[in-house]
Amino acid sequence: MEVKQKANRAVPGQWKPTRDKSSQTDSRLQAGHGPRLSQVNLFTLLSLWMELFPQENPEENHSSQIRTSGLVVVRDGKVVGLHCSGAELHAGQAAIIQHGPRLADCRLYFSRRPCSTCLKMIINAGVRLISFWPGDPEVSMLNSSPCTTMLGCSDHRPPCCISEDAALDNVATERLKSNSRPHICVQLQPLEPGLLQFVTESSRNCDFMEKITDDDPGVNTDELYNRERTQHFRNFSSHFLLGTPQEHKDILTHMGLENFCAEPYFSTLRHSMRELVQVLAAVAAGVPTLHYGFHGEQLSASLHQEISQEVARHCVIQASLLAFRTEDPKVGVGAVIWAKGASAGCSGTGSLSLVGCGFNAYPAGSQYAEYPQMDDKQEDRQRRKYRYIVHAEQNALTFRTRDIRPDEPTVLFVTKCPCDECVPLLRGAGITHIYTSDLDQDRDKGDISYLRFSSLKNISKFTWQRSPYPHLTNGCIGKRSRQTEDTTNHSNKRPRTDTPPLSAGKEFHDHS
Ligand SMILES: Nc1ccn([C@@H]2O[C@H](COP(=O)(O)OP(=O)(O)OP(=O)(O)O)[C@@H](O)[C@H]2O)c(=O)n1
Repeated sequence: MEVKQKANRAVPGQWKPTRDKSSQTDSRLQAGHGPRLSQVNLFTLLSLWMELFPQENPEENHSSQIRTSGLVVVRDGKVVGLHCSGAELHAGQAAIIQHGPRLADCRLYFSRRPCSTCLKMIINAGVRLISFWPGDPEVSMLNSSPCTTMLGCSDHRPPCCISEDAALDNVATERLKSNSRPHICVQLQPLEPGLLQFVTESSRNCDFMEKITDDDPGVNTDELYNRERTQHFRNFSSHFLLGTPQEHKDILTHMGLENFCAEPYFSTLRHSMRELVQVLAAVAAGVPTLHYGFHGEQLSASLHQEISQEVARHCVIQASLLAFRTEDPKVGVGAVIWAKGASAGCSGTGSLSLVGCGFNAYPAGSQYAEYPQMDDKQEDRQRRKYRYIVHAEQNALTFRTRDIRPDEPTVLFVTKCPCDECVPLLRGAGITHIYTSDLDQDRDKGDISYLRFSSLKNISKFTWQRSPYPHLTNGCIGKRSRQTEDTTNHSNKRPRTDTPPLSAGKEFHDHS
């Protein structure tokens, strides 16, 4: 489903399913394979997740009226930028600083409608498309003190008095949207049937969860997972969903999106938003905040102290989201590479800037059905997939957005242990740190093996382990996050069959 704004306005009846253009192969997955996230939904989810990037000093960020936002920059179907608001810069400004004229022809996915200050620069850069999540905008209408001028307010909606700044920003944004260069719209697509269930079950059985079961078979991981997912859903809903339908309609109307409020479009819109937030909660729950974290052999390794457990976990969940675009019929793997350097210092990611990201897939340009898809259980080795699938790390390196510099620590977050084919590539590329699962470590499956990782010497490795510091909250040393969660506590492999069905209606708070 894509809601587009023709001449800056949404028109009822434009809710129509759009064909998802694959980033790797030219055709959709065939019947019998797991459902996957559409490109648009992946970018939207990554933008929401970027909004929640852990902040060192969240209280420094902005006035109360400016809400932090996340941004994904996409060029030719590939993610080339992941940004969020920081103490000084909004996400849009951070993107302008990092990409400059390279933003031309890019597609931008925002977790909130950007403010006019960002919008004018982004339009000026010549971007092709600006999509935003249709909730409270960056200049918040929720945190506003009551309107003094009533500018932009319609008299029949007294509860939605917005501040003068928000009203002025709305007017400016509306005017800026008349610029003919970018297509400014709300892009949301309905989830493929069964995708939410698939994501939930795959995340519940991912390598990080399996490791916990392996360590202590007595732990009820289903219960742990469900508790985390419920907590996340509650937390994410308060960020991204608007409490009541009327409140949502009021805000959309103030944003000039009154046509979104007509039924049945409005209910469909809210349903799609809610489902995407559920997907985010399901994926995040697969890397629980229990007494586990990413730990190295030498706990004093300097970067370990600089990358908090929260940031590591956040980046691994990013990789987990990417894994749901896999083209492997059985297991999805995602990888994200960040560099740590002075260049990104002014944005909300601290000193991290994106190098590249990817998931395992057949070579770009392939027709999906033209290559073998079987795994090592297939006796005929010619029919096995391994010689054809490009690994998540390989895609992240190939489609990287910038060079890896020898003077900058460069950190790979990957949802499955790097295999023997990838280890020399990672070393050769200059990766200095790896955060991953060691579940497959030392396994040899013939066509794919994981023997080199354990003897890899010149790269610092941090694997998902029970925390050696269980007394520290989340195993995290002195960092605070925007996500204040009180939880007690991917491979996105095809799930076990004994997984209980989702009881979403019971567990999730219905905001619609
Ligand atoms: N670091 C890694 C490791 C693996 N892969 C990808 O993960 C898949 C592995 O497939 P398979 O061997 O079937 O998965 P396993 O989880 O090892 O299966 P099982 O545990 O059932 O043996 C392949 O697409 C491979 O390209 C990847 O992208 N990056």
